[in-house]
Amino acid sequence: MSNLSLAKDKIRILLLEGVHENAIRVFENAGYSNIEFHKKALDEEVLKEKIKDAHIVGIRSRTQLTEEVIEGAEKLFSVGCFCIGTNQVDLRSTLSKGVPVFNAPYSNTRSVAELVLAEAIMLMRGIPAKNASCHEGGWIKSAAGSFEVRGKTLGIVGYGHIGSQLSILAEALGFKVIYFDIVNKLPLGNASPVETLDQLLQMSDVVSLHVPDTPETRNMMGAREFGEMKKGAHFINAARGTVVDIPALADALKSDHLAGAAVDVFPVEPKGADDEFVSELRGLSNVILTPHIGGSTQEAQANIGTEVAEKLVKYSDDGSTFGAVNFMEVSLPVKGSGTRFMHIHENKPGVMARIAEIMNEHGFNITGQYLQTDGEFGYVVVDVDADIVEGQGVRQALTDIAGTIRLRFLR
Ligand SMILES: NC(=O)C1=CN([C@@H]2O[C@H](COP(=O)(O)OP(=O)(O)OC[C@H]3O[C@@H](n4cnc5c(N)ncnc54)[C@H](O)[C@@H]3O)[C@@H](O)[C@H]2O)C=CC1
Ligand SMILES: O=C(O)C(=O)COP(=O)(O)O
Repeated sequence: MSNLSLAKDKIRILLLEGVHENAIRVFENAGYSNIEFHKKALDEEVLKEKIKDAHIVGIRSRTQLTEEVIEGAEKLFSVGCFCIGTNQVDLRSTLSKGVPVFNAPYSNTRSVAELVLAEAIMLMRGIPAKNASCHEGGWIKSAAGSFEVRGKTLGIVGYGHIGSQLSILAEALGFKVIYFDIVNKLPLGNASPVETLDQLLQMSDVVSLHVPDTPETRNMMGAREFGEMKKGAHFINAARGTVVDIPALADALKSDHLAGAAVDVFPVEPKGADDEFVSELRGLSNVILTPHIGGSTQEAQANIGTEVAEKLVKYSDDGSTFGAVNFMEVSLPVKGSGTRFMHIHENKPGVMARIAEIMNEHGFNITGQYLQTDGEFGYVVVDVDADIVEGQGVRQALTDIAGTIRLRFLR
């Protein structure tokens, strides 16, 4: 009689947006061979079709896993965001379907911080316009509007992994660093927190955003906020496009209130190289435009490929949800002999008692039980000393427990 876990070659893995080949290596080394790889994001209709059969999906920031897409993903049991941001995934729908979502919270932070620092220098020296002019045969050899960054004030909005790393690097170059965060954050080096966003805007020569996309950060930089910035200051956004009102930024630049800007992320971004990039910022000579490449370095992508794939493998093999962004976190020992199963359920009284009862009825001894609940949902991983196989009615009995969302037998 066969084991109840799904064989590894039957576990279908859909990897999109050209995630690094390290991810494929990690899956293959762990025995997973059923991998479909796409270099680009898929159109929504194609995505809906492909995701129907997928157990594991790996994406980057482009693919939108909306409630509707998740709804049709009947077999999906985990999602890997091969990036930091997880705003592209409906975290609530995935949780309620029992699908943990993993990301790589650190692997590309350095890449973003380095790019922002370089842009700060380029903007303070007026390089975008000078570069463009040279390409046209011009020669703007002038110090007008060009400044060292030494002694200038960099205002960092969002002092998390990227913001705080930027703070250290910028200070080493001579920037005076101030920051604003809604959470109390330990100032690194000589950086100082300020009380309000407005204070930061009024004090900074360069403002750089490093906040996530949340309802509170949407359009947090609009006409009023740009008006609060010093005349001649510079603005950088490598966080999320939704945080900035782009027409208001374009106005602040065209009116010469701001001296320059560098923007890596946009409210609407092209799907790929064949799709035209449309923005009010195009053609402004004092603006550096980059195609959402803050985290796109060889080092970052290779690390992310490994990190996220390892989390997905650990979850698939052992049930570990450590590092999940939307889900009850359970860190587990590697499964030993016997059977391990996971049961994701609505957090109602009686579920755990019923699981114990079913094991008892079959004469199985529970050797390990790892439970986490979040008020609304519960996640338990159970180890028993016996090999649970087909024909014993265990799967059906566990599935029949009221409130069961998902049941999976691990290897
Ligand atoms: N351009 C690119 O390629 C990349 C962009 N990103 C973006 O950068 C963002 C930041 O990344 P991390 O620093 O790793 O995130 P993080 O979560 O470590 O830090 C975000 C910080 O923002 C703060 N924050 C949240 N809401 C705020 C508000 N309304 N006002 C002020 N502060 C607020 C948080 O308290 C936290 O300290 C990501 O969420 C992602 O959207 C990340 C990597 C690459
Ligand atoms: O890590 C993030 O949040 C990013 O924005 C990078 O996204 P990407 O993997 O380059 O699509």
